[in-house]
Amino acid sequence: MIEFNNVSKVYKEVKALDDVSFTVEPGSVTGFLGPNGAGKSTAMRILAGLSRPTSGSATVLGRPYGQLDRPAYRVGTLLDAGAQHPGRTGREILTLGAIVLGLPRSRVDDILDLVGLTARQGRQTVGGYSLGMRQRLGIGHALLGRPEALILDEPANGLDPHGIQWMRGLLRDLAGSGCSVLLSSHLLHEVEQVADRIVMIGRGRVLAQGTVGELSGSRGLEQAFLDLTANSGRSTT
Ligand SMILES: Nc1ncnc2c1ncn2[C@@H]1O[C@H](COP(=O)(O)OP(=O)(O)OP(=O)(O)O)[C@@H](O)[C@H]1O
Repeated sequence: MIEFNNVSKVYKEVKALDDVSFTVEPGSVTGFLGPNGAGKSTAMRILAGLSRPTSGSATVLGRPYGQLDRPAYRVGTLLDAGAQHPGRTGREILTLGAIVLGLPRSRVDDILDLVGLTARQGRQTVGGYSLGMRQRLGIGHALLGRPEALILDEPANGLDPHGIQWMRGLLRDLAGSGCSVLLSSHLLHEVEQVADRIVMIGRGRVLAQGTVGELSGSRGLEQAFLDLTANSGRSTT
């Protein structure tokens, strides 16, 4: 279970999150949608213990991330696929993660296989990876410890159609085994296909939440998004 309870986050001049509340049930995928600057990454960073809310609380598996026992086994995160060191190989990054978690090296091969990176790609440095390959590696890293909850910030960015189809199957399988999945994306068609529920935010506020069917109705998710967020873009000037 993932829970946001009245979470607000204020930076100096910006209210990035304003009284955000929603839950992600075990065994389900929730699509987290909103225009650029809506507050999605801020919310996910708070959930992953990388930033503190100004007020309210965000919990994963019943506790704030920072209070979980052995969190890397229980919560998988992919917040920035570009964050890995470009001079390390994919295999080295997964091996380091496996060592930290006390997992056998065989887990690295299993994960490379799971995310569709070949042995040769595993030996390449990440600096030479395409964005889609980095996403696959990042998803693999998040899955090393067989987590019960997954926090994925735009994991489908850069994936080709095969990759997107693969990720859809993977997330549905994980949800099928009881995982709570929170997924942000701008790929509305993709979210429509993979998510059970949608939370839509704009300018830090929850604009709507419900099942995909409830939000889309007959107009489809893209039109629902455009209607609901019509006045919710943040000024970039
Ligand atoms: N460290 C920070 N300091 C000041 N303002 C910040 C900081 N991080 C985010 N913000 C602001 O908070 C708001 C929400 O940003 P956030 O990155 O959470 O949006 P987002 O929904 O993830 O956007 P995108 O879809 O473009 O990734 C924006 O106005 C952003 O400028």
